[in-house]
Amino acid sequence: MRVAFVGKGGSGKTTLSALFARYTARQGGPVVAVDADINQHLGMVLGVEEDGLPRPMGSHLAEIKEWLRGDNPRITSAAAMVKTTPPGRGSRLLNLDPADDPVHARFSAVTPEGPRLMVTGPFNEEDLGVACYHSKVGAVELYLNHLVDGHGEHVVVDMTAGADSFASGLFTRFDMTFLVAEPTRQGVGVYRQYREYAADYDVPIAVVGNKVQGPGDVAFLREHIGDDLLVCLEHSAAVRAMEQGRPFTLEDLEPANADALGVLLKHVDSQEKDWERFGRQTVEFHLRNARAWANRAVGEDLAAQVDPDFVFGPTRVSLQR
Ligand SMILES: Nc1ncnc2c1ncn2[C@@H]1O[C@H](COP(=O)(O)OP(=O)(O)OP(=O)(O)O)[C@@H](O)[C@H]1O
Repeated sequence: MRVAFVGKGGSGKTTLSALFARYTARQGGPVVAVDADINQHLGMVLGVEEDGLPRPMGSHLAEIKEWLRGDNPRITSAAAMVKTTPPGRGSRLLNLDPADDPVHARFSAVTPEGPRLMVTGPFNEEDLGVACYHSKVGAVELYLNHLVDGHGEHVVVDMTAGADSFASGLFTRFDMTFLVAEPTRQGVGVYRQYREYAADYDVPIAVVGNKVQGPGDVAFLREHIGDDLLVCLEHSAAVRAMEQGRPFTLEDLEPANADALGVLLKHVDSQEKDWERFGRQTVEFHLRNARAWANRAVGEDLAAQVDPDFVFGPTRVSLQR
């Protein structure tokens, strides 16, 4: 399953992405945590030192593309397969086994409590123009387009704050998006904004209250968010101590907060994966590529004369578990 954490700047997206990834890894099954936030702190909260960070995907887009475009689709995972026969050059698919594909092997690092970490890499001043921001986050989108996540496998993406996170197609790529909201007017304001986008694109969301300090805060969130409020995490002394540089493992987390992470995981895993939608997105992605290859190979004029059903009709995608 693919899970994103979004929300207002400073609401706790990075902290909750890291805690959720650690908690999920502890239950078994592979977990990849992806830092797609302009403020690249996910590695730190996962306990990775600066020199242990993986190679940044955002500045190696060409290398990732090159590998994904490989000529012979080679799908080796027995657990999760999509078979597709796009005409022209092949298009490789990824699974979460780093032994199986160079993208995970080259662009992820193991973190102390189990999740593998992938990062877009730091955003410089000149990156923050819209085009550059998207070219870095585009590496993550490309990765998710090619990834087939199997049963019991999780990808957790720490998204950037505010509207930038809905400005690329990336936000439509998740089975569940958790919107992190502090019990403040601004926090619930971002929820209202995101709810509109999510409804337009049929994106499943649930709200996670964060840093709540008592029943009044929970009541405030419930009043403004209603049934979309899934669970709340309390303001955490353990998280604060971690921020101050103390060693931290999940055992240090307050039991109520650990229980809340359990609620999140249960919610994710209870979502029947929308295979039809996932399959449709995968087919559309490969057809788009196939059209681009056809245009390049024979020229747009000639390619436009061909009945797409004739060319693409035989493409069959079967999703097997
Ligand atoms: N439940 C919590 N209890 C205590 N402190 C918290 C909690 N959640 C987050 N924090 C603290 O709030 C601050 C902001 O958290 P975090 O960096 O995770 O937010 P963010 O939404 O990812 O921010 P940004 O938009 O800058 O990426 C951090 O100092 C973090 O330690």
